Amino acid sequence: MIEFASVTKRYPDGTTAVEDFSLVVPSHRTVVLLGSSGSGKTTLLRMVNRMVEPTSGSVLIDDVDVRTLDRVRLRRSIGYVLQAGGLLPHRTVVDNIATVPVLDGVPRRTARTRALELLEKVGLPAALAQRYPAQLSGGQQQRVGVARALASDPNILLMDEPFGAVDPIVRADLQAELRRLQGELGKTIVFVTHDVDEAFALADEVVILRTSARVAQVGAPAEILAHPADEFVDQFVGGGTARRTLHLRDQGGRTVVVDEDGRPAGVLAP
Ligand SMILES: Nc1ncnc2c1ncn2[C@@H]1O[C@H](COP(=O)(O)OP(=O)(O)OP(=O)(O)O)[C@@H](O)[C@H]1O
Repeated sequence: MIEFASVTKRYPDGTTAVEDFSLVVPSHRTVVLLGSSGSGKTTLLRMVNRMVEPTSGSVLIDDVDVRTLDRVRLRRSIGYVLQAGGLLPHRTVVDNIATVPVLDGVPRRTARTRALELLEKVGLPAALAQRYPAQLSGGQQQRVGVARALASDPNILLMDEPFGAVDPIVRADLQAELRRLQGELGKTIVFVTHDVDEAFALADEVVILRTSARVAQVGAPAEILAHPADEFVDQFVGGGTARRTLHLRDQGGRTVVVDEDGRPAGVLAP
């Protein structure tokens, strides 16, 4: 469990990135922080592994204040996936994945064997193990990024717009893969995005943020869609709920689901 207890972050230039934010992220759940650019999502995420220290308030992991934990050990014990992949360009895929376990004292050979297993787990062929990051597609790099974050078998995964730089089809693939992995692994995931569809696709719980990480609404995707807390949330999740309001239409004996403009969104299961 991760708890943000009244955290505020003011950067030295006076920017209040986060103002009095409180949230409990239950263990084994995926919580998505959803907000526009600059709403403070990355700042919140980085408070968990102490890349950013709050100006006031605290972050607790399983009731322990992260400030009391050794920063390097804390960072290595938490998986972190970034938009740019964050892979080391001069190391092969297998060595990128094995980096943290080796730093933690796992013998290189053991770490490499485990890295190969992880490659398979994230849906990549073992043949890619000896390539360098630049020799992979963007989607493959992100998968390696996920494998690397899982390498030390952390309880917590922090994911900062990890699929932001790939095309929509690859992005949907990566989301599906993450859902499958999460079903298997049950990590505690905090996932940052500004993409509403991505948030709804992945989250057990979505936290919609205004500027300075002020919470507009917290809830399961269906709750938020059905009962947006206010106009801000309604606009944010749907551009007015109208965009997401679907209708049923008979199409030669099958029921087709159409959007507000009559465009087909899918077919109702018989
Ligand atoms: N090191 C810093 N110094 C000063 N201001 C900062 C710093 N880092 C972030 N900020 C500011 O804090 C606010 C929140 O930034 P943050 O990166 O947390 O937002 P975000 O929601 O993750 O944005 P994005 O989606 O664009 O990454 C922004 O106004 C940003 O300009």
